[in-house]
Amino acid sequence: MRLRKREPKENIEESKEFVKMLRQKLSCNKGKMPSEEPPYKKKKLNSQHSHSHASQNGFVNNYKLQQERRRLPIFPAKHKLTQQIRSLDTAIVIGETGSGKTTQIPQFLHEAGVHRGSIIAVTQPRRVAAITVSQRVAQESGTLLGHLVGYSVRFEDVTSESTKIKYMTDGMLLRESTLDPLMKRYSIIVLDEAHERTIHTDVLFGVVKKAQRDRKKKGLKPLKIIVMSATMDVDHFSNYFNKAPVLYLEGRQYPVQVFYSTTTQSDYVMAAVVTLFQLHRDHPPNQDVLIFMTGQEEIESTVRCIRDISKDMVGEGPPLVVCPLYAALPSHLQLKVFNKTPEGSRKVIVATNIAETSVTIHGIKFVIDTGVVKAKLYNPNSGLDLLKVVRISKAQALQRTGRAGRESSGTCYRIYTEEEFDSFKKNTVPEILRCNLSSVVLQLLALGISDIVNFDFMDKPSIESLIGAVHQLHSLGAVTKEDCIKLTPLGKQMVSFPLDPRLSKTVLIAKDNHCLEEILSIVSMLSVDSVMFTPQSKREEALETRKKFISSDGDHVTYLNIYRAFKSVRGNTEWCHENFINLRNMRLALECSQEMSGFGFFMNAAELQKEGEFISLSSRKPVNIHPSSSLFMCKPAYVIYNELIQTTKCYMRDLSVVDPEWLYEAAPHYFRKKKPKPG
Ligand SMILES: Nc1ncnc2c1ncn2[C@@H]1O[C@H](COP(=O)(O)OP(=O)(O)OP(=O)(O)O)[C@@H](O)[C@H]1O
Repeated sequence: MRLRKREPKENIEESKEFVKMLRQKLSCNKGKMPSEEPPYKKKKLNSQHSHSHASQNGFVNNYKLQQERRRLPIFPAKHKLTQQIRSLDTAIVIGETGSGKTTQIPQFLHEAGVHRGSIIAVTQPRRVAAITVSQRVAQESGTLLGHLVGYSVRFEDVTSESTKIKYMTDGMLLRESTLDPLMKRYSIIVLDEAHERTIHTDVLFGVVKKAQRDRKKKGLKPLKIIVMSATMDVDHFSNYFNKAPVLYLEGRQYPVQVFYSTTTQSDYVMAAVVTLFQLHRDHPPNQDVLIFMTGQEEIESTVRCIRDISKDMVGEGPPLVVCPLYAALPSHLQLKVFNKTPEGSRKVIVATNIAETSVTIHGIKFVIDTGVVKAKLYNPNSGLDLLKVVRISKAQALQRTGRAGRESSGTCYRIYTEEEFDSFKKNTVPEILRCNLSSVVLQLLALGISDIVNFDFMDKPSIESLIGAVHQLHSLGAVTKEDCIKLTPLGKQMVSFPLDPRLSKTVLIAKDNHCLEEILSIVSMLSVDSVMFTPQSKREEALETRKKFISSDGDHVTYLNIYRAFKSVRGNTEWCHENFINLRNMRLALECSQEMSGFGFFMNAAELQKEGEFISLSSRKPVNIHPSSSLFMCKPAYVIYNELIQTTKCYMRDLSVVDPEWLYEAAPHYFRKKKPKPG
């Protein structure tokens, strides 16, 4: 589980300065198209199909949808593809973004009866993709969502007895597999967007391969595996899946022109905003723009900046509707970006890589790709996960470009030079090679796989990372390391939580420490997307209103205060509205707390040094309090934190003040070695 922090950094002065610079820059470039002069140069034109797109006006017009389906590049291959997949145990399918893999292949297989009455599972790396794609496929099949076609993501299961095509996050399927390692409910498992190589997808590769083999051995119904992507190292995948045949789909749906920056951009945010306004001045309304940025704070400040500038540009282009899109945004606001643009305006979506794969956003004609992403990196020596802004891979760049050609031809502006692009890695480094593996190891042990080192990983993580994960689980009391690595009774309990093992342990020992209610409340608040809602227009008012919840003990107690206040008013909608609290996420937190029943964060502790700096107790490296924390201006002697992120400095997020005695009590074996110096 990834924990996130919520409030965007307040940086008004910086933002004003930025707007000023931008205005100057824009006034120099007035009237010039990015494509007409530097900083962009045209690269390539992918031209194949060209036809107009039927408007749906919010109605499900099945005739039009069927026409659209028929025009997809995959459609002519329907019969052949279905026959090939029918005859294979495993197939690797590769086809351009937008060719129709995700939406059509499961329908083809269902229509032809290849699923033999059982369920076809289609995994997606992100929940927003699982939800929106299933909505689309339900529409196309003329059924209500949750009937023939449904989805399952954490805390939301929209399926029924009659569901035969089930879109789900890879994490959900992995969790199901711990209860049923043979995955008997499914006849076909489609692992979509395989190039993303999320940690869950990588573990699933091994788990579904094993399920397929074991079902064959036991004489059970066969399990068909389909691995799909637009961009992947096909040989590597084919070899891993016992030399599975690769099926190539021809054709891209709409052409997308790609422009590169002619010079290296030192400030990609500035370059993206300048590009946006240049486009905006010269293009008609209803041609929308999708900008890729790295994270919530950057997105929120960019959104503010675009809104500020647009106020000064009345009359120079259509009105702008600017929407942020990132994982911590409440789901209903995430889904809002998929709505049609109001007539005569232009929608600008500033998104993280959650908009990168599978999704189709109505109206997007232009993509501005900054070429960067926030990725999790793990240092096995320090045992720490860091979130760091890194260059995307070529595969990711291609996916981003593809978002501009979903409904008609489009254009992608890359805020980097062609030479820089050439230096990008071909494929994304699998998450499993760069993340803390304690959850993975716990899950594999729960599946009865104790020989972790020899597990059939497509790309084996380093022995150090695996050993590091086992050590961490051992420190948490989840495993024994005698003859072989085995789950302890506590470890077995930990598996049942959809949480990071440190949080699971926290919950499990809370009871003995007589603080179960408090811990469950805090953990559930940390497990859902942001519960604080800060509309741009009422930012000051929202922060002022929520001040009453802030605790000098830190963010965890602040969450507890909100949780208790919410419960005391029995989840009153009006109360949430008045206090700028997100009702839906609060309800999810309540559900989460009900679903679950000591402090595992002892490893995430930091100590204040004489010089006024903090150092992490596990790595002995300098760390800083994140500006978004309520403890930002304080200097407590010891703190614990949920997450470290590396931007300009290494920041701790979601902090609480802690008494060092509690750290020794929680994990004496751990702190014996690294006893903090007193004073
Ligand atoms: N939610 C949606 N609303 C409107 N059109 C959609 C939607 N989802 C898909 N489409 C249309 O169907 C086409 C095919 O989408 P699909 O996701 O099946 O392609 P894909 O080959 O899997 O692409 P990718 O690799 O990018 O996921 C899109 O280009 C778009 O025109």
